Amino acid sequence: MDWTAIKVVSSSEAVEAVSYILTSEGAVGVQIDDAKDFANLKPGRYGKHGEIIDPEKIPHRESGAAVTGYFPQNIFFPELVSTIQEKVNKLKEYQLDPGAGVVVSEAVNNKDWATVWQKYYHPLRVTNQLTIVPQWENYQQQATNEKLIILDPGMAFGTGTHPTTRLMLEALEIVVRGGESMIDVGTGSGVLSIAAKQLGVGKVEAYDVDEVAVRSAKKNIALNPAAADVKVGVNSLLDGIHTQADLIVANILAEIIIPLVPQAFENLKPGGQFLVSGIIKDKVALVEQELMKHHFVIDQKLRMKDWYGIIAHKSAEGEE
Ligand SMILES: C[S@@+](CC[C@H](N)C(=O)[O-])C[C@H]1O[C@@H](n2cnc3c(N)ncnc32)[C@H](O)[C@@H]1O
Repeated sequence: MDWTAIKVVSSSEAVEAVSYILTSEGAVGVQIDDAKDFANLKPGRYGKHGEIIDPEKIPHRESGAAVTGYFPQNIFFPELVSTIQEKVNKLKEYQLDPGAGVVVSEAVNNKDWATVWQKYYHPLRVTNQLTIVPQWENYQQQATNEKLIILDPGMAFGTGTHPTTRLMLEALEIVVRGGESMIDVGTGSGVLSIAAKQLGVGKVEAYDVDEVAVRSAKKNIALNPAAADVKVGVNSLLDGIHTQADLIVANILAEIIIPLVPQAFENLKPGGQFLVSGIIKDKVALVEQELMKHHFVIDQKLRMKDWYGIIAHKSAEGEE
């Protein structure tokens, strides 16, 4: 698992509020580097492990504080950074000094964080029927209608916990009646394909432009016998695909959904449903316009936190 760190350079008094902002946006751990903590160190006093402290040898901030949140890497980083920046800017409204208020992200490749991840990633009932179960947990079904998705997210996006994935899982639960054919565009960890099979979808083809994601999806599909017949391959969007499916699902950024819209129309049966997610508020209207331009009818809009999903269907002949 690759990690991304988002560091907020702020003030000592805002440390707790900034830590809260980072964890509420999905950080699985935060690290605080506060100049005040350093100022309180007394030379020669015993440290936590019985060592004598020489403050001069400890790297430290001269002023203010920085809080770093660690996040599993995902493609929504630009949105995450701007959401965190907005929330940091608003600290003033709560009479807290945001200090420099600078938000920066950097990639981290640290094996230790993979184990932290395992510590925080537990079985989670994400919808009425679907529960995501990390591969390393021994989980027993709690309700008769509960369906399990066993996942080892590895390097690919799709732990099932991100709001954009949860919106798609909700949307699948709303539309699936059983026996449909489906294409999963940008499958990541394969989570939506596995969920679809568990909900009763018949034939599923899953694609991702990233080979690492395709490997991860194959690995996860092998962990879920109900999804054994899902076909996974490397492909960009629906380039070169000519089929007639009942359902197409895609949890990708709005900018990538736009060129997918006409391809989805071409590859859906009349009345077939197109489920999309990964859309921030500012881009909802753009995606809706594109859908309507290509003769989709918008049936439902779903929202979770700052994210939106849309359920649309390909208009059948004669349909207004
Ligand atoms: C946000 S993740 C979604 C993963 C999973 N479907 C979920 O809902 O959790 C988006 C995925 O789309 C893939 N992707 C990005 N651009 C793509 C493209 N042009 N064609 C196919 N897949 C793409 C990424 O590699 C990534 O795995």
